[in-house]
Amino acid sequence: MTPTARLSAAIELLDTILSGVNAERALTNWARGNRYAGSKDRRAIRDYVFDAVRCLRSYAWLGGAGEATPTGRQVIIGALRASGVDLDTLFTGERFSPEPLTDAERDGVTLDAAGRGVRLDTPDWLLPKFDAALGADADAILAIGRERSPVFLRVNRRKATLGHAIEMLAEDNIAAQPHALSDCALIVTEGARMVARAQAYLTGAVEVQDAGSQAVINALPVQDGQRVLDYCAGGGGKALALACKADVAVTAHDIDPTRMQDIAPRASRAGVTITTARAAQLEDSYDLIVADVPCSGSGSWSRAPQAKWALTPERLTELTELQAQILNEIAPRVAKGGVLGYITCSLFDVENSEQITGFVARHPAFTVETSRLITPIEGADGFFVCVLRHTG
Ligand SMILES: C[S@@+](CC[C@H](N)C(=O)[O-])C[C@H]1O[C@@H](n2cnc3c(N)ncnc32)[C@H](O)[C@@H]1O
Repeated sequence: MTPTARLSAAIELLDTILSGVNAERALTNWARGNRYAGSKDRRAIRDYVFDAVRCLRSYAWLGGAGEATPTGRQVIIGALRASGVDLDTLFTGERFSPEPLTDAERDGVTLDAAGRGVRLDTPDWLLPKFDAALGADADAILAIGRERSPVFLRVNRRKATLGHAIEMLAEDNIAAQPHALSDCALIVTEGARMVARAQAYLTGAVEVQDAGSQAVINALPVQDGQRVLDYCAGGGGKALALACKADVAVTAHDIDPTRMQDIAPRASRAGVTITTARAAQLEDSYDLIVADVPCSGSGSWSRAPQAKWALTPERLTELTELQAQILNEIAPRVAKGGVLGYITCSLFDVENSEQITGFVARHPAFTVETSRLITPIEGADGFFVCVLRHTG
């Protein structure tokens, strides 16, 4: 595909996404219907689309849509204008290229008159929540959310040292270096797209996991011999990190067991055992219960940018109610002297500190041992982790 044909494809895809279709699904359907597109084309189009969704408000503004719902064409015009490209060289109207610019589209819009939410690509109603949680760092953190996230790996200490993992990755032309957020974390600096085919990955020496996600596991008091329950296990990212960290018996549970289908192959690659269980099969008590609860995801919106535009006040309330309900469900299963680890990938107080205040008021047998908010300023996704000890 020519560069301008890729632009036309991105415009078409953004129109589909702006009509409410999930971005991943739209990209998959598009690839199925356009088999002539090679892997480089698909990657370039994917980058256009995700960059545009991340910066939707500012690109829409720069594309001339103002505060109105934009078209895909306006968003791509805004994206190219933001990067300083000469638009007339791309919007030529030649075969497969977007139509030439109209006079109105050529009118150079800037962000000078745009509000803070437009400039920071954030819904206005969420700005006070970010300000309350992040204070003076709010704008810098929201600006990071406009950028692509790096790929991180967790070195599986059962299979490799950090140095050995770096060497193995280098043999497959992947460059990686240690990251300060976790002593097992590597940030991939070159060749990220080849990780899934690399020997280091296929042999379980490394697993893909955000460095912030690794740091929250490091904040938990994991010790050999513990019975550990990962109550909201999903694909098992945290469960795997727990099982690789110490000789613990990890049980994974999720309200939707189909979400756990990758856990067995991932655990086998990592050389660890994780038992999956339905609610009725759970033990009465565990030494450590991890609740990586469903949340707004506001700490990881640069990775999943559509979510920031989809969140509504009503949905946020539903999520906080569900978080409280999950905490209530698991509290009775924490052994006396044991720990409940509450985790979100949200930056909002209402899902983090306020959730903990409410929980401790309802369950006075628990005391807060530590709590930490990791923000994207530390170089990875934002997470909150709170260690609650059952001292009852
Ligand atoms: C943030 S995701 C978990 C991510 C996972 N821990 C990881 O590290 O890969 C939250 C998970 O909670 C599950 N969930 C939602 N409501 C639940 C409930 N009431 N009880 C248990 N799990 C629930 C969802 O299906 C989802 O997989």
